[in-house]
Amino acid sequence: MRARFARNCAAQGHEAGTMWRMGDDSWSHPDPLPAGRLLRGVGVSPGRAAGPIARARPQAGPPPTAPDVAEDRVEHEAARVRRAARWVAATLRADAATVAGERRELLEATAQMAADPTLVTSAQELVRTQRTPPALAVWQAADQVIARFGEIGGYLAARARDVEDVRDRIVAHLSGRPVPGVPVHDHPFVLVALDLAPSETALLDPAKVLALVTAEGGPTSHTAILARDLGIPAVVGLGAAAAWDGELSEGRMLLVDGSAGTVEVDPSPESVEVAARPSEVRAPTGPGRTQDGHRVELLANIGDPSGAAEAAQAGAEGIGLFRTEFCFLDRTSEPSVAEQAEAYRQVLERFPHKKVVIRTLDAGSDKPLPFVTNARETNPALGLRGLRTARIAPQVLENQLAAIAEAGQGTDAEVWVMAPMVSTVTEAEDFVALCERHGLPQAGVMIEVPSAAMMAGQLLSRATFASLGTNDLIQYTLAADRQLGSLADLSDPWHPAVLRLIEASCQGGAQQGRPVGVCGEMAAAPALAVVLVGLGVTSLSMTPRALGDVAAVLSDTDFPTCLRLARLAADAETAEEARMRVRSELPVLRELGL
Ligand SMILES: C=C(OP(=O)(O)O)C(=O)O
Ligand SMILES: [Mg+2]
Repeated sequence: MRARFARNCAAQGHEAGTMWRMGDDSWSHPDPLPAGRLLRGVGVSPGRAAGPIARARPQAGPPPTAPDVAEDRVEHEAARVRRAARWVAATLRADAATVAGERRELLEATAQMAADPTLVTSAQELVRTQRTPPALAVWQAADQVIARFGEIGGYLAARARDVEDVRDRIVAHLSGRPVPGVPVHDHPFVLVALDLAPSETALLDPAKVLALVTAEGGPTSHTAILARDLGIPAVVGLGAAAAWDGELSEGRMLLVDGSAGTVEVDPSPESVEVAARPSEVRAPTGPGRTQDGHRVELLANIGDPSGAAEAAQAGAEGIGLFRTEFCFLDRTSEPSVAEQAEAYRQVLERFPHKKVVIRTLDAGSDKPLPFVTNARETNPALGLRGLRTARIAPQVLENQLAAIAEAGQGTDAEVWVMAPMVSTVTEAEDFVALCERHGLPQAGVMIEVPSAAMMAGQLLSRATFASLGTNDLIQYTLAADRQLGSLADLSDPWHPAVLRLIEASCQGGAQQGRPVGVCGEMAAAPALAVVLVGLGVTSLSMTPRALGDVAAVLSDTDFPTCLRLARLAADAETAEEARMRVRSELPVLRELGL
């Protein structure tokens, strides 16, 4: 088996191509696949890789009902609970030994929790006194332990997630079900999942995970964004990935093309070899500008301090979006001001005399931060997320601004701060005033909802800059959940309604003489970058890997062409028409293989 892995596992880095291309056969494939069969999903992170499938197991929920334990079986079942917990602890320790970094620490901490007698003793008690079936006893005992930890608070409350993880593993073992979560292997693999949480994606090890394929998720889902940041080729919205024992089953060879949005089952050795050929990431050659010298800042998006070095190396002129919540996704209690300041300082120090835009925590929706958000909201994308969390946790925002101000002292970077999900003038005004109180004069707003786009002029009479969060702007304009694979075709950045809202935002910026950038994923698509510049956008912020391609296309296109193509696209009736109109006028895309 290992020899086969060694022969077949192949990965390569970036290869540019058209993304957001929706396939025609993504949703159901009832028949077993013939070898070499090609399936289409949505390519969200470029590059090709081939390897054996390892499936992430979904959470199974409470155990199925079972009869009460017979009196003469009580001790036997109680002993099974202890054995299952020991097995889980040993498996976690063994898994931890095969990985490194944060993932190792996480697995070791969970192993310790599994070895702790608290949960087992409570579950055994239920088996003995209530004759509760063992799996259910573990489930109920975990609820009690979590409630007790919550009452005690502090460190123990923060470990509720570990208890849940251990609970799920023990219950799975007792019920003969697969253990949930991302699998751990000592060989590289292609990860296939229904979907992944952002916190799971952030912990993927690019040395092990050759590529990622999910049934759910759209092109602007945070899973997609994180895969791109990690340089892991990814295809989302591939319906065939949903079935556990279906076409994409454990161990089968898969070739993933994240640029084309395709996966090939049982690819030929020749295709695997082609996938293994390395390809270059194009690097920008200086500040961004069009062919005739119209200046467009090219900035990088990062999710944690370690991304700053890569961004600087890739030639970013600064940071256009630091998603600070990505630093704290697995945290159940608020990081201290000192800890936050240290994280922000690491980024600022990498960019002396350059702009670094730090976004305040965008907690909520698919990025829950338990110390801020309420996991039980019924409609979280329309709920308390982004700046709105200051309504329930104002001190968290105060603390973060204090940490940013502290980090800024002693560095030469230009510190810019912006708030996510601003939807009213009052919110903008309050945020700017708060930043001023913390000594942060560059205070901006993200334009992510149509109300902000339509009121951009008024917002920018308060804020000093705006950054278009087009991932959310698309979601809220088309009313299409960015997480939902089945609506991925609606999440189209070429939609003229989206382009017209961007145009309105830029007009608001121009009225006030304020810069308006884009930091959503569409800034990374070279043809769209041309359109955005023509619509009036002054900076583009993207994954560092995309900087070279965007710079190359802009430097080949003059500003009047940007203006003309922007008009053509915004005046189109459909996304497809806009895309076709623009692409057919940019031969450079074909020349550069984009
Ligand atoms: C940049 C954005 O923010 P996020 O993707 O983190 O929601 C956006 O919505 O475009
Ligand atoms: Mg957003």
